[in-house]
Amino acid sequence: MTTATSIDVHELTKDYGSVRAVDGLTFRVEPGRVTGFLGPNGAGKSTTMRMVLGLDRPDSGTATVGDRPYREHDEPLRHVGALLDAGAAHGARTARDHLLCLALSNRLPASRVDAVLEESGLAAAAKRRIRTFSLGMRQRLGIAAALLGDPPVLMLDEPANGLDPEGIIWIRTLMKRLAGEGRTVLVSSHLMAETALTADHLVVLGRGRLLADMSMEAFIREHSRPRVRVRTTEPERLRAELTRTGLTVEPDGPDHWTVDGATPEQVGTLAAQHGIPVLELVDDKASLEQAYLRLTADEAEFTASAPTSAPTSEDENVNTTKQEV
Ligand SMILES: Nc1ncnc2c1ncn2[C@@H]1O[C@H](COP(=O)(O)OP(=O)(O)OP(=O)(O)O)[C@@H](O)[C@H]1O
Repeated sequence: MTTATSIDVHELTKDYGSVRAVDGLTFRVEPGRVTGFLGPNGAGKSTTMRMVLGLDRPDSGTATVGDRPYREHDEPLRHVGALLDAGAAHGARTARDHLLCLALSNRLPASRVDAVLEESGLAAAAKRRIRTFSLGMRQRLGIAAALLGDPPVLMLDEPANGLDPEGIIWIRTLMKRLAGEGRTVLVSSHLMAETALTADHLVVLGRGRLLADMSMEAFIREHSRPRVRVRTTEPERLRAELTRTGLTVEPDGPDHWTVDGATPEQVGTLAAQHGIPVLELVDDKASLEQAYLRLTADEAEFTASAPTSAPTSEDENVNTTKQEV
């Protein structure tokens, strides 16, 4: 059932010339949780968000916020706050003037401008021209604009882009708080470790199609193999027993084995049956990044020509540069 603040995408399709950017997409973003919007470059995330905001017209299907298309909301900033292209602000204006213009056109009080400048950490830079802003400051300004109408629905396209570590913690905390207040929060990101810390639910696209729409926990469980680390006083005997049951066992430090495709229950029970003392038994849960790469391995349109093995580094303090087309 559509709620007053859900985002509903139904059979949405969009072609750009011969490129099908979005292909029969159906999903709902529910209030009260942070929904991560994931997918390889060119998967259709931004196009979908633009269609939800009425900035692009679908070839077929519908995108609504609450019970109606975005354009049919009076004073839309009071309903939906969006960050799509942080570079879109007029460079000659000051941050405060930029927000004031937005506020006036949506009949919002000027007090909201000061509130969001404060919230986004830009109060001290309020009188500076936007053209002098760094990437991270522009990003903060874009987020401030999204918050201006105190909206029940937020759509943020790569909000952590360009933010410093303090900024990343700020946006993470902010999104959780907004969802905790019962708002609908849809956030696209390529930062898997950050998404793992922020999102409760995931919508994953590949080549314009829906690949997954499920809780974070279910996504990781469904798209990874179980793995267990075990330490014992009798490593050779345990390895022999595990191998006999068809499991793959790899050494992982002194007296440690990693057992692929096994649960702690399986390994613990087997060890007990053979009277092998277990000193440590750890459920080696897959990361979101591993699960995501597994699901999208065949869906990435743009991949490096000589890929190394799948990266598992969670070092994500990298600025991803978004190219608006
Ligand atoms: N204005 C446009 N004109 C032509 N093609 C477009 C336009 N906008 C998007 N596309 C194409 O549509 C497809 C989806 O692009 P989109 O920007 O929605 O993907 P995305 O998932 O947001 O990607 P990224 O993660 O790189 O931001 C891509 O093939 C892209 O080249």
